[in-house]
Amino acid sequence: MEEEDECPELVPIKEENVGPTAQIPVTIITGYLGAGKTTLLNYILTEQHNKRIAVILNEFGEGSALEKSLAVSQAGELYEEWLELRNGCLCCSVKDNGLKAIENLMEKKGKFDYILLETTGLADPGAVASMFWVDAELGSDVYLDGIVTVIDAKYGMQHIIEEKPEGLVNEAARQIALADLTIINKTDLVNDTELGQLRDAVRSINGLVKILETQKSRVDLSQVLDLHSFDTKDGVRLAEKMQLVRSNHAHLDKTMLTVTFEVPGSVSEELLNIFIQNLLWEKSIKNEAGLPMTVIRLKGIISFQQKQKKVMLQGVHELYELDDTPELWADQEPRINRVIFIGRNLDGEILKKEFISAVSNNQSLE
Ligand SMILES: Nc1nc2c(ncn2[C@@H]2O[C@H](COP(=O)(O)OP(=O)(O)OP(=O)(O)O)[C@@H](O)[C@H]2O)c(=O)[nH]1
Ligand SMILES: [Zn+2]
Repeated sequence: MEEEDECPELVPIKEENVGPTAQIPVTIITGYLGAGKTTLLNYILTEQHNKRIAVILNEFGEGSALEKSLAVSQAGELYEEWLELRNGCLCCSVKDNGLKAIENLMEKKGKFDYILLETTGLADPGAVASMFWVDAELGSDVYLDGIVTVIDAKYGMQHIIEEKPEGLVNEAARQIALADLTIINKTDLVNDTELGQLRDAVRSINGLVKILETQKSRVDLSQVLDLHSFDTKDGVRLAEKMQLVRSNHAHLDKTMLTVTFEVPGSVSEELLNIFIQNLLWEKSIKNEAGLPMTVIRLKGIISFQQKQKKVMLQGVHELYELDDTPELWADQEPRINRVIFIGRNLDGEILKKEFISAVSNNQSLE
């Protein structure tokens, strides 16, 4: 696995004004090899629900050919067809063919209400997420609802702390870092102490993520589907959740973790964009050891100068967007920027200082 994904283009996303009602949610289901992703999909497909769900499985077949299975669950029936995909960069193959596959499927079977996409255990869900988040052609039909990471209760810890050779990413940790929801599965195989340790490890990587615990991936569907993790509708809840998040400090340079800060005042939109681009694209913000901070997930609520609405900041890898939420800053409400960064080589104190010096134009922040 290469550390850098070459596919995503470095452009901020401008969201078209399309009503979410018309769009089909996509939930990305990721997790390390054997964690219980397929078990989860099967469970969702067979559970009672009123949705017509399309499932896309991304698996490596024999040899290097990538195969994709498509199934539509409708009234208990399971349609399935296989699509052969070309070889090549996983992210590009999945991108081109994944979208085409969905279009084909919709043409053949008509529209459905929900798409579940299982990535291979070693895939970078960030690349897959980016394609749904960004795609202009399908943008009016599909939106990214959330990233769900299934974790093996017994072997998850081992995967998270595994040391990777220089330049390689720990995929298990990255999948947790990117997640909106984690499901710790196979709890039958561990005791309470082990489970608690794993929960703490997950929490220290991703301070925002919701954690469920299951056996055989049996979850309450309402906790998994329709999360709206990337919508501005989530803005109010996000602001509340962020207040509970605490910064972590790395034990090792490579540790994936969450840092957060609050900065009172209102910032310049232009300067904030430059700050984010320096951080995400130029990677010019470094920690004490001189290593570039690598952010793979970013969330925030921002107060812009001369703007009444609260603005939501979202980022996945190099992609980010700034969108107005429906919420206004109330007259008496103190204006505070709250940002959460998840990634590697992060230092919350340094990031905060860099943020303040970057976004305050000649006036003070207040
Ligand atoms: N003991 C136990 N086994 C489980 C549980 N959930 C799933 N399994 C088993 O774990 C194995 C892997 O489950 P899958 O759902 O195929 O895992 P996956 O993440 O889709 O695996 P890959 O696609 O190969 O990465 C299967 O044999 C499951 O029956 C659980 O809660 N407890
Ligand atoms: Zn599977």
